[in-house]
Amino acid sequence: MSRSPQKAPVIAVVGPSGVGKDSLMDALMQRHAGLLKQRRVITRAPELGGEDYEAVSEVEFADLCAERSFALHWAAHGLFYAIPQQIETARREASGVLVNLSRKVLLEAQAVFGDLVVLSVTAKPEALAARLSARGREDTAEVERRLARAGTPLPAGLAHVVEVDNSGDLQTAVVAAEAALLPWLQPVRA
Ligand SMILES: Nc1ncnc2c1ncn2[C@@H]1O[C@H](COP(=O)(O)OP(=O)(O)O)[C@@H](O)[C@H]1O
Ligand SMILES: O=P(O)(O)OC[C@H]1O[C@H](OP(=O)(O)OP(=O)(O)O)[C@H](O)[C@@H]1O
Repeated sequence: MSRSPQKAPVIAVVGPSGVGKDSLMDALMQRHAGLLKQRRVITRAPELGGEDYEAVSEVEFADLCAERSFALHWAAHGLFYAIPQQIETARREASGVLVNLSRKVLLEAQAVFGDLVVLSVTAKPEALAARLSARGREDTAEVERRLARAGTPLPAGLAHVVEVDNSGDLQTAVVAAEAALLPWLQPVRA
């Protein structure tokens, strides 16, 4: 991997709804002090909870896009998502920057960020369905729509992909993910 000694890799955490992306990112940050999670800008109502995100209207989102405030943005689930340019500041401070991306923007992310490692999280379909219903953030129709996307493949041409199965105990997946990512993490300067 051609790596700038000053900047940490972007670690794109991807996979179907309910697979455990947010859970894994939060647990990885607790285990590995140098890891940061990039806060996203989303046109999702603020009261829906889950991850810590900046909630904006679609008009505000369009204005921020026009002002080139985003390093990357995409549409999914009837929402708009963006990664602010601020991620480049986080990359100078962290050993790795975790970010929840759509599988469909990974090649663009690889071009934009250069140093991209994809953490592809998988789980058995029955686990996805049970978790989405337990999470309770989406209604039944939306859960069905998200489960229908579960099998979306990763694009060809990604330089670095590690896969973790989160069908079982979360802690087991966290330990496996940390071990798989360690070789890519920058030492954090004292
Ligand atoms: N290994 C696991 N075992 C049981 N429940 C899990 C596991 N991983 C995540 N969950 C739960 O499943 C739901 C979806 O997890 P989440 O991290 O929000 O997934 P994603 O961000 O991929 O949509 C949450 O309620 C979470 O607590
Ligand atoms: O194209 P896909 O790879 O299927 O991803 C679709 C969307 O799902 C995730 O968002 P979010 O975390 O809001 O949804 P989730 O909790 O259901 O995964 C991801 O960040 C994308 O925005």
